[in-house]
Amino acid sequence: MPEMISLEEARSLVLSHVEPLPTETVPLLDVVGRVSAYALTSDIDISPFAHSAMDGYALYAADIEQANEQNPVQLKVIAEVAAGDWYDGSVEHGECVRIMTGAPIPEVLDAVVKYEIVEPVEGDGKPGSTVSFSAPAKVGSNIREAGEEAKAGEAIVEAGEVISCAGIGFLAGCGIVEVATYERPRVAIISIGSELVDPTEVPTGGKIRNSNSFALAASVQAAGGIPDILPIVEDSEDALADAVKSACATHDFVITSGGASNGDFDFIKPVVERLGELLMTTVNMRPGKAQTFGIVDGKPVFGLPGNPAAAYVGFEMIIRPALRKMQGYRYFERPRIKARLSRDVKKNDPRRIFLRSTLYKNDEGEYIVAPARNQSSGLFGVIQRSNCMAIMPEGLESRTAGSVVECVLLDVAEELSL
Ligand SMILES: Nc1nc2c(c(=O)[nH]1)N[C@H]1C(S)=C(S)[C@@H](COP(=O)(O)OP(=O)(O)OC[C@H]3O[C@@H](n4cnc5c(N)ncnc54)[C@H](O)[C@@H]3O)O[C@H]1N2
Ligand code: MOO
Repeated sequence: MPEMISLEEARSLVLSHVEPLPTETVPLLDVVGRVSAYALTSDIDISPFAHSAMDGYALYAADIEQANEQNPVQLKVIAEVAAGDWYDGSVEHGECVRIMTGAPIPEVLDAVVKYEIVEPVEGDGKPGSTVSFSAPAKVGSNIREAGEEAKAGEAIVEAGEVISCAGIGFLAGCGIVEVATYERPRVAIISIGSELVDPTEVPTGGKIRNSNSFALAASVQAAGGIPDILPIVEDSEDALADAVKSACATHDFVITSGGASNGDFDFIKPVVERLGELLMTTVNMRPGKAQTFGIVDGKPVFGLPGNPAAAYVGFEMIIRPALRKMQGYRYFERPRIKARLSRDVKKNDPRRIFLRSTLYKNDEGEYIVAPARNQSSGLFGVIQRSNCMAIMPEGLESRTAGSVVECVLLDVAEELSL
């Protein structure tokens, strides 16, 4: 096993050890944002019948072919058809049918003219009236054809497609009320450290609150998984081994944080080695060099570093893609944008550095990225106030203000509008 590997190697290694989970069938609303495991078909044509796109008059386009301002054409209104009605009477040339948006087009007619450009000559425009047209209409105008959106029996969604909110409506229209998708991974989260206490406690005497478990649980949830925060484990190799082993029996993925480095009380590496197969220990990135990965009892176990920002970035860049693969997603990259640095950035660590930063547009509409002043890997607050991570590639080349760098967009709310 090489000592230090690249982020790409780490990600491929972890992805090669996870597969999509078994499928489960869930009610329609529960599949939003998730992957359809199979192709889906509609039971009927959508829409099932040709219908009007406007409130107006359905007619034979040929009847008003010669109509113009000087020589308007008058037609007799013989019926009215509303959405939900079905008109199956006959219509002669010289006649038209008053029709509402969404109402089925009487079969023989081939155009609809909207109210606004039709003048009543006799009556109020309802059946029995005569109305006048002063322009021709194209065959098919304002008619939505049957089966325009979907044909009965044809695939409307491919296997592997992610269902959006609009997709939920599309499926509902096709009579699909439940969908087979991949199970959400159940993810155990174990924070390691004798210094840690629960957030409900006020820490004293060298203790700190366990914040990583909560950030990681939120990140698991945002990635579509089901987080399970397990009890804090003290810095003891045996206690950690017991916790990891039992988590592997009940979860699809196990994440630990802390104890990943080479200190006297850092036990995740020896524990994975003892219980299973240790596949990775160090990744060429900052924050988050100490990233442990291995397989225990057939389950992926990932040991994140204890420093909050290091745990967060390790999760974002390596674990999140794995959790997505387990749910059948095919794309794992967060969107990236190129932006100009707002200030000089000195590079005195050869690792690839992810600078927690704020991306914005200047008055000229160019993207500018402002790296936070404090890049300590002990801080969550800086990430709370960031909307991206600017990437400084491997090596020692410093960058000056104005140089272009690539930025990974984080899960940004509209408030941090780009
Ligand atoms: N001699 C060296 N020491 C360290 C190195 C190194 O290369 N040589 N690397 C440093 C870096 S960088 C990191 S990152 C950490 C990673 O080490 P660990 O994974 O063993 O992290 P811990 O020592 O357990 O904790 C580090 C830091 O984070 C706090 N922490 C831990 N867990 C939590 C939690 N659940 N919630 C909030 N904060 C947590 C912990 O108290 C420490 O302050 O190693 C460096 N050392
Ligand atoms: O691995 Mo550390 O992340 O640079 O704090």
